[in-house]
Amino acid sequence: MESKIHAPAGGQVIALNDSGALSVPNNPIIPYIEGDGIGVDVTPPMKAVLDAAVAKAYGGERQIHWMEIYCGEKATATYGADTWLPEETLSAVQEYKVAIKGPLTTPVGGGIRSLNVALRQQLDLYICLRPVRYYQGTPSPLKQPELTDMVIFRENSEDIYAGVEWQAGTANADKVIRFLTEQMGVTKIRFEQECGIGIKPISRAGTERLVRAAIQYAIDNDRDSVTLVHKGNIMKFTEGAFKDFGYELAQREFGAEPLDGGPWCQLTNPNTGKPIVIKDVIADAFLQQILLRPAEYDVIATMNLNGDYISDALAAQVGGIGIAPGANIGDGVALFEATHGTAPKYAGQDKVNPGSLILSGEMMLRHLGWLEAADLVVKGMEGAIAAKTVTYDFERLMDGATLLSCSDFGQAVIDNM
Ligand SMILES: NC(=O)C1=CN([C@@H]2O[C@H](COP(=O)(O)OP(=O)(O)OC[C@H]3O[C@@H](n4cnc5c(N)ncnc54)[C@H](OP(=O)(O)O)[C@@H]3O)[C@@H](O)[C@H]2O)C=CC1
Ligand SMILES: O=C(O)CCC(=O)C(=O)O
Ligand SMILES: [Mg+2]
Repeated sequence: MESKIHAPAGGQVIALNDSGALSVPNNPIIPYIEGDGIGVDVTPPMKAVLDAAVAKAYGGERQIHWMEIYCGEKATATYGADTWLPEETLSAVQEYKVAIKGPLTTPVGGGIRSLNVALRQQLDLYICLRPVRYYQGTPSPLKQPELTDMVIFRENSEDIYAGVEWQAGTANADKVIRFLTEQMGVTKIRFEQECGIGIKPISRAGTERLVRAAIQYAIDNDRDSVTLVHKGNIMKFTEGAFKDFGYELAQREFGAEPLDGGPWCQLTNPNTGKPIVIKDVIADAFLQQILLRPAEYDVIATMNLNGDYISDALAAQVGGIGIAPGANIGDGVALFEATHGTAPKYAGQDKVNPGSLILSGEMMLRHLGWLEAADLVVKGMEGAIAAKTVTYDFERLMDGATLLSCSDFGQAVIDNM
């Protein structure tokens, strides 16, 4: 197949040094996927804000060289009707090591399976990292939204989310059901006919690499606790095993000691000498407590589906998914992405909040080690929100706010840097 990706002249590939850390040139090539739906709205302001922040921070010494790669509807328009995720898109993310994407459509029920999940699985981006913090002035349903300050580590490769499932009424679904009832002694499938079946894989290896990253993040960023969120009282060998694997890892690799006989345990941060508590909470109780006692939670480690629900619930506490950023991270490769979807009813209207993708870009700048530029993006966001110059999602909840379009909000962020 003819290549549709054109590496920009003057840009360089990010390398990995001997210790596996990124070696970032002043002119890195960053691949981006525009995204479906509102991708066309939020991607240009994200690029403009990052370019402005880098220019201001480094006076022209550093510059991102953007390179478009394709996935979703734009891939079908570029490569042909059935090509949703071209092989060269996967290779580009792998080769260039740091990339960013807009949202991609997943039809409910039939049709293509999630391209977002496919990207995470095929590139083994096993951490979905979603920090949740409050920006002063953001409209929130909470009385004290500033108490919500959490960092979600969502396992990205396993769980019921991995897509191992069979449709009701198919020969394969019947075959799995017959195996379960005839060979495994299962008597708990209430309706064996016309029954869809899904499988929930949760492994020790998959849990350990996620929880290890969460604890290391807590150490590196001086956080107080890591909470394992699960429904292990019901799903004992999957969600319950996640909890057990997590505690075991904390004790074995980080020297955590049981508190009051366990299962909670505590380790000492080698950088600060301060304690970090490793604890767990059952998922339904957690969803109540993040509203009632958010200050008790800090770093969160959880499985794929719980992490999906928790991301949007926590985002709502601090302004909504319009400003909730995220990243999919593997060993040596990272793909930054907004938490929200394609919001098709707003597509192409220059209306929605580009804050989620802009702040995903801010995470990307930090990942590159370009901290001064990242700080400018935060300053610009804080300034635009404090001045009440905001998009429709905030404006409808704020008194005396000025309604801006998506692109004008991007400009407001730049003006406030
Ligand atoms: N990572 C990804 O690429 C993701 C993709 N998706 C996919 O996106 C499609 C649509 O999913 P859906 O469930 O509707 O979820 P969406 O996140 O696309 O939209 C739900 C609602 O959230 C609000 N919203 C979303 N984005 C913004 C924004 N940038 N600014 C302001 N408000 C925003 C809007 O609320 P309101 O109506 O109140 O204005 C919108 O109607 C599906 O195909 C889904 O699979 C979903 C999630 C993540
Ligand atoms: O892939 C999708 O369509 C949805 C993904 C999603 O909601 C998420 O990762 O938060
Ligand atoms: Mg989601």
